[in-house]
Amino acid sequence: MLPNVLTVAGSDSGGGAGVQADLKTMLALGVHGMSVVTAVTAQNSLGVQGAWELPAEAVRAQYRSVVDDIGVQAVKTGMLATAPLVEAVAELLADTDAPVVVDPVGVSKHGDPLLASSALDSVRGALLPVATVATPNLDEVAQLTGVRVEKEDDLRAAAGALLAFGPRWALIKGGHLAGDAVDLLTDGSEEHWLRAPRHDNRHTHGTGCTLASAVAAGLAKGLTVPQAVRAAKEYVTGAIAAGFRLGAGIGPVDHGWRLR
Ligand SMILES: Nc1ncnc2c1ncn2[C@@H]1O[C@H](COP(=O)(O)OP(=O)(O)OP(=O)(O)O)[C@@H](O)[C@H]1O
Ligand SMILES: Cc1ncc(CO)c(N)n1
Repeated sequence: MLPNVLTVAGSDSGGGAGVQADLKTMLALGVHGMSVVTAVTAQNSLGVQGAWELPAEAVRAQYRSVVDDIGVQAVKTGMLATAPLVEAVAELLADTDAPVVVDPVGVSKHGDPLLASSALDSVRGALLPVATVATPNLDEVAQLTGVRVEKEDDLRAAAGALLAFGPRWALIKGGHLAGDAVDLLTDGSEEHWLRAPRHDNRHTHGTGCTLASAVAAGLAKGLTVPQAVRAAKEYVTGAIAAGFRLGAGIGPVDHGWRLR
């Protein structure tokens, strides 16, 4: 039987990020992907043209439908848009035994807001405490903790500040630094540095969603957190190397690179 993995995230009409990226990643990594849609974005390679969140009731109902009948072996969260949705999702996840990967999505690659600033306190106080792994990029960790990362060494301080909010593991993504693409995974005692060559490819839409979903897929298959993160890093690095032009702006990573 395939492990079941659930994404709780926003829809990206362009297919490169959000729920669409998550489900493609899950297919590519051999798990059964399911979705709780939190918001719908009108989005393409040029940016986000509009965003509409669902009522918390609709999010809760989708979650119950999936969990009560089908069951989940891992959950990933992405765009949650507003404080009421963050609170509703955190409350649902507080009750699950499945590992939870929280990608605290703040803004899109083009700088469009995907989370209300009024929701940051709920992310800190309700969502991060239920995370098995939290995977912020540098902007997100700065917003959540106040720690600005300018060089690789600063990743340690950012991770420490994030862990203070309660996730079991912090995976700080240094993808926006110059040089190699270096991420730090730590639980406060173990440190795992993940290093990959930077691909000089502008078509990187969806990297963060893809990495977090791949971590969830690995956890659902029974890997440990460090094993799942290493496997996910390899997968996303290959997907970035194969990223392709789509539309006039930033194209998506290639979720199917391993299947070809
Ligand atoms: N040009 C690149 N070459 C290789 N790896 C990269 C590159 N850019 C990012 N990465 C890696 O991709 C993963 C995702 O990191 P990134 O910082 O891009 O996430 P993100 O900003 O949340 O993505 P997005 O919001 O666009 O979905 C990390 O493992 C990072 O190191
Ligand atoms: C719906 C959605 N979720 C996440 C991201 C992060 O890149 C995005 N651009 N769109």
